[in-house]
Amino acid sequence: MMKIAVIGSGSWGTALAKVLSENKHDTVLWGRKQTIIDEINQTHTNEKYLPNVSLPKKIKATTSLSEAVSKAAMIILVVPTNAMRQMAQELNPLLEDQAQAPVIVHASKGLEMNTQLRISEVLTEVLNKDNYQDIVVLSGPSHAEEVARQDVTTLTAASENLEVAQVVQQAFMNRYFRVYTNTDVIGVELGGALKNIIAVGAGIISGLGYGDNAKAALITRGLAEISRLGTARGADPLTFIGLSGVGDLIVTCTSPHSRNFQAGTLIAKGYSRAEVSEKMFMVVEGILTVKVAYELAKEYGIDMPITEMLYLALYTDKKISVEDAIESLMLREGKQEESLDK
Ligand SMILES: NC(=O)C1=CN([C@@H]2O[C@H](COP(=O)(O)OP(=O)(O)OC[C@H]3O[C@@H](n4cnc5c(N)ncnc54)[C@H](O)[C@@H]3O)[C@@H](O)[C@H]2O)C=CC1
Ligand SMILES: O=C(CO)COP(=O)(O)O
Repeated sequence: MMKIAVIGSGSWGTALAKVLSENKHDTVLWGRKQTIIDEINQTHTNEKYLPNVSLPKKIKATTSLSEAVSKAAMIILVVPTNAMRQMAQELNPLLEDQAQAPVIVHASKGLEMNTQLRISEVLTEVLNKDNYQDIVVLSGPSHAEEVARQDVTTLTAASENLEVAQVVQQAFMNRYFRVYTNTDVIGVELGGALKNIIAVGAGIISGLGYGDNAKAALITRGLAEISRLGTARGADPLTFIGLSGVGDLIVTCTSPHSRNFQAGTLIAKGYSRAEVSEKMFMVVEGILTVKVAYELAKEYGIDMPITEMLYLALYTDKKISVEDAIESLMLREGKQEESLDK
């Protein structure tokens, strides 16, 4: 058993801290809002981010980053993607003083705006390599609400260093939380980030009243464009038929828990990007990732028609309606389906 710091007390950070504490690790949960930290310590709940869940009394919550990470063997970063760089900058000097270099894990899903970097690339850029062991990505189909009620969940821990991925696997594994390992960090991170775009699309078609055929089409053709961009960026294509690819795509496109799906249903009602962000107090990564993915697709010359339509609808003043976007996707030039030999 070891000391593990979870950085980010939103829904996913709180659910992961619960798993680790139930696995008897000495778990410290860091958050920036004093009221939420006090609630976790005093009533062992986090009603705003994880309602109706009793947390283990042993989880210690704090707003002090140095207290959270001091002597931690593992540090798990679970803040929104665009807060990750700043978080790493605050963390970096604190790692200098550690007697033993910790394993760094992140469990967030997105691509950094402006730099287009994956989260592990941001962490590598900011953190001093002498002061941590390796970076591991934890990803897969895992809604916090279901993990918190101990529903069976499977994830992937990915690192170029398999042994360190195995350390993370062992820390989390229990009867309801099964972790596989993977060495394809690029594929695991891109699968997790890009599926959020398709989930926004799934929310839109559901909100507009389209049926199951449309949803299956969106998921399947969404996976095709995720794989195209992913392989162009160096991912193993097989990763996209694993947990962090199609697994996460299915859960996010079909679950009412998904914030990306919920955001899509609001877009279908006519709300603008800004109005959706305001209405959803929790992070909706897909709305930001769609811009980064659109730019990457242009840069690499990759066909990503669903991403492009969502980008045009959300980010330009072309005033393309969702109905027009769907018609344009359906009526564009006929294509051949992908096959393994091309
Ligand atoms: N909720 C879920 O079921 C899952 C979420 N994720 C990913 O985990 C990441 C975090 O998501 P959630 O915990 O669900 O989000 P959330 O919206 O529930 O909570 C976000 C947390 O980050 C904090 N935060 C926001 N801006 C910050 C900043 N600048 N610096 C420090 N902290 C900041 C907020 O105060 C809040 O505690 C996202 O990338 C999400 O895609 C991954 C798997 C499951
Ligand atoms: O990544 C997730 C589940 O695996 C959570 O998705 P949402 O952010 O859409 O809720």
